[in-house]
Amino acid sequence: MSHTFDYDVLFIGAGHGSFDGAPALTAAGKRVAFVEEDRVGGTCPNWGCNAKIILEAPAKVLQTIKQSDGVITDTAKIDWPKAMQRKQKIVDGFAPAIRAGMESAGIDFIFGHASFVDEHTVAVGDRQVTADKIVIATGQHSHRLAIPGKEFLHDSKDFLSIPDVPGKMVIIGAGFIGLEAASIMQTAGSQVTVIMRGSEALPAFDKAYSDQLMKHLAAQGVVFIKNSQVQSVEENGSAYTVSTSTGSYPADYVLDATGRIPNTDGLNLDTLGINYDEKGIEVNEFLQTSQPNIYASGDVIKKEQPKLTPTATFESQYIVAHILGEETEAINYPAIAENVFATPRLAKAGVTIAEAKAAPDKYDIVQQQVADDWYRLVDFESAGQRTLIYNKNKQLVGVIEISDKADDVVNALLPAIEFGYTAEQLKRLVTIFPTIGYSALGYLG
Ligand SMILES: Cc1cc2nc3c(=O)[nH]c(=O)nc-3n(C[C@H](O)[C@H](O)[C@H](O)COP(=O)(O)OP(=O)(O)OC[C@H]3O[C@@H](n4cnc5c(N)ncnc54)[C@H](O)[C@@H]3O)c2cc1C
Ligand SMILES: NC(=O)c1ccc[n+]([C@@H]2O[C@H](COP(=O)([O-])OP(=O)(O)OC[C@H]3O[C@@H](n4cnc5c(N)ncnc54)[C@H](O)[C@@H]3O)[C@@H](O)[C@H]2O)c1
Repeated sequence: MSHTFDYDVLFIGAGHGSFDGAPALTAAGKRVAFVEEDRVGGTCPNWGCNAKIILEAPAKVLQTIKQSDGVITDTAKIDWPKAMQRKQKIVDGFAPAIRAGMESAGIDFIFGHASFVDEHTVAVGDRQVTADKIVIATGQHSHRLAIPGKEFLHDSKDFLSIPDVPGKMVIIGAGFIGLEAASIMQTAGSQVTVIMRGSEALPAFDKAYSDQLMKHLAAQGVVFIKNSQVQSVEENGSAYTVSTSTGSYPADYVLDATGRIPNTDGLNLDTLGINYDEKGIEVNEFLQTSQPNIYASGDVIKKEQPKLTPTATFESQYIVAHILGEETEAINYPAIAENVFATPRLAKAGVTIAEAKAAPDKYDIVQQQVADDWYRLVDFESAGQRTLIYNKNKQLVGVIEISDKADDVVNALLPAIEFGYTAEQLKRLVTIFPTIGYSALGYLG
């Protein structure tokens, strides 16, 4: 690469869409920098997955106790301010650790907002930085409803720092963030109401399964209001009223969980002719934008694949291999596992039930009730249903499960889905007994 540029590769954004791949560049002798306008590590460690799971952990324990039929006395309570302190203490370690890891790999950091000057130049404040290749990995931000009283709405970033458990919480939207927040806060002691503009939650999942998740959360006390259009939020003293087409709902805290929008504003993409819209930046099969030296990685890409951390990791590693010339083929995404971190969990990977039903000549669908599996009873599980999809060679190609350990089950089955192992081959696995992995693989035969 030419040394007329300051860097060989410049990443805009220092989240998983950048930092998982970048060290392989410096290991290969490339000069690399990140531009970051906020905390190193981006959404997932600071305001997403990691922050969320640290707060969810005590809620899951408490919910399991509630499911223990009195085997463990139901007097436990979450000390929310302590749970929040613990979350913050763990989270505060991530950004410095990621930065130190990158710097020890020889990567420079430039702090500030990046915007393009031309296809090889990025302005950060008064400084101009040039690079041969540039990777846009700017992620997404929360969508905000444009309604009267929008200033009283909180987004997921605020929610993950909520100082105490509100008596009444209204959540607008029944997607990943809405249902995970509902599960955590209802268990922690809030009375949660979820307002849905339609009647279906989590469109990425089969409706029969997302309906079951809502049914379980409703049994825990969450109230779902379907087909309701939010009109306004009014402040009444220290509380709020959320007015909708179906009625008014009192709240001490209102979470707007109506989706996320790619961070494309302020990058000056129009001057470079880079194509993008409200779903993200358009890329080709090599993750290059319409300017071939400029790639996009992670959540900011317009794509069919789920916008998740492991997808961003996969993309950053692909882009780095493509830049190094080690990868010349089009990106070939593996089966991507998805999970809603509620109790119970809802997880899936591979071919969906709808896809299998649409092609009966290619797929067989097997339904399994797993709630009565003795090992799940041991663990005080409350729910358990799974659908397995096989191809005509009897290879597992898809799974969806609702259960308290659906995330672990789908992870355990993922190698079979990705690499096409047959039930016969899986019989060679002598796994640890009794565990959920043993149980999951045992049901495949
Ligand atoms: C509440 C929540 C929970 C989640 N839970 C999960 C989960 O459990 N599992 C999972 O797999 N995924 C989860 N996700 C999704 C996951 O966080 C994202 O898929 C992942 O963070 C995407 O990484 P990224 O690098 O593409 O973007 P980000 O992590 O968002 O990083 C983008 C970075 O770019 C910076 N930036 C933006 N614009 C500029 C600019 N112009 N100049 C300089 N810097 C800029 C931002 O400050 C940010 O640091 C969750 C998301 C949220 C919001
Ligand atoms: N466990 C995980 O992996 C996890 C957790 C959280 C977030 N995420 C990622 O973050 C993304 C964003 O999550 P999210 O929950 O913000 O988005 P989402 O797309 O999952 O859900 C948004 C919900 O808001 C609803 N909605 C939109 N406009 C509305 C309106 N005007 N009134 C009422 N409801 C409205 C939608 O119908 C949808 O149900 C996810 O798609 C996922 O990629 C992943």
